[in-house]
Amino acid sequence: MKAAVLGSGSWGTTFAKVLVDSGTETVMWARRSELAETITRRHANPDYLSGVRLPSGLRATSDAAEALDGADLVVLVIPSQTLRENLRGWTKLLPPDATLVSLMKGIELGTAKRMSEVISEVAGAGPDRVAVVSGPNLAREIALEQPTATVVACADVDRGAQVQRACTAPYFRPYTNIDVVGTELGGAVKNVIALACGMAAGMGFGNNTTASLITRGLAETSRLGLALGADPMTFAGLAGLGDLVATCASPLSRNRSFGERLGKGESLEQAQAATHGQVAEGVKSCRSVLDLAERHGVDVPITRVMESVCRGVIGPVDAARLLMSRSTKSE
Ligand SMILES: NC(=O)C1=CN([C@@H]2O[C@H](COP(=O)(O)OP(=O)(O)OC[C@H]3O[C@@H](n4cnc5c(N)ncnc54)[C@H](O)[C@@H]3O)[C@@H](O)[C@H]2O)C=CC1
Ligand SMILES: O=C(CO)COP(=O)(O)O
Repeated sequence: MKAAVLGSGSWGTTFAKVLVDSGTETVMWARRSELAETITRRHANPDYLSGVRLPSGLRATSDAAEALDGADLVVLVIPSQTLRENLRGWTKLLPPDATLVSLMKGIELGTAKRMSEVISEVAGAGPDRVAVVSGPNLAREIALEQPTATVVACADVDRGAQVQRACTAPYFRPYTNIDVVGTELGGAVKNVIALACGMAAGMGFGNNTTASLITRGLAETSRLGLALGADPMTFAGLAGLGDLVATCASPLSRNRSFGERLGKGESLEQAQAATHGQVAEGVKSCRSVLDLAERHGVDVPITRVMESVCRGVIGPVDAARLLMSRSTKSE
């Protein structure tokens, strides 16, 4: 089995390490040739995973054709809003029967499409050729080989099992699932809820607030998932509750950290600058998740409020007041 990992940020690099540690021959693609050189020769990616030693068998190149040559698995792991444009450039290079694997957790702005939908559309691949990996997977913890589990979702059971085999490492345990919609939705919406949890923490609120946001966040994710045809059980699993808990609680989360800065009174520009170029997907995906919900007539109050915050229309104090002054209802 040979894999190409397109994207050399924190998750792409970490997942490439998982693949190699699972016995899968892996080549990464990096935008910058200097970074590709550093990964191949120094077995490190200091820009995204400082202090982590990468496997000596892991190679990187800045030539996408070289990375994709003969790949059975093509792993896509770049910021969601850049997928369509990048994939257009890679389509001719994709091996015809390769499984296309999305590691991204976002919804496309404008179209409100999930990443697997964008992949199918741009690459002309049927949904059975597209898999999604999502779960409580904070990159640095995994790069340090701390045990975690994840979900590999694919409509085609055999392809799902192929991806599962390719990424089963001593510290990484993938479960298969056929619910691509629920798995992707869990990953995208939890980033928005993590922004809210971070903001609450930045305002000085404690665990009751976090738990309330996580639980009601899961309720709105499930409502939207049901409207889109997802399996409700997915939201009780690793790609739902699992990822929500990990991301909303961890200082490693870029989304949570972004929200925390806002809660402490920093501006959107200051919070953006503090990401040092790393992607906090929820800041943009809150708009596309809201679009998706509105198209399906689903109420997503936390997402709605966070979209107003991320557009700079309201601040953290108004956001909290708006959520707490909604009409009372049954759970
Ligand atoms: N970091 C994490 O713990 C996890 C991240 N994810 C998801 O994986 C995806 C990628 O995230 P990370 O690797 O963490 O992001 P990152 O910000 O660490 O790295 C992004 C990578 O994409 C590249 N990139 C940026 N703009 C680009 C463009 N216009 N065209 C091509 N490449 C571009 C960067 O050079 C970098 O290699 C996101 O959707 C994220 O939600 C999923 C699970 C865990
Ligand atoms: O998706 C993640 C953990 O599962 C990473 O979250 P952040 O993108 O907020 O860092």
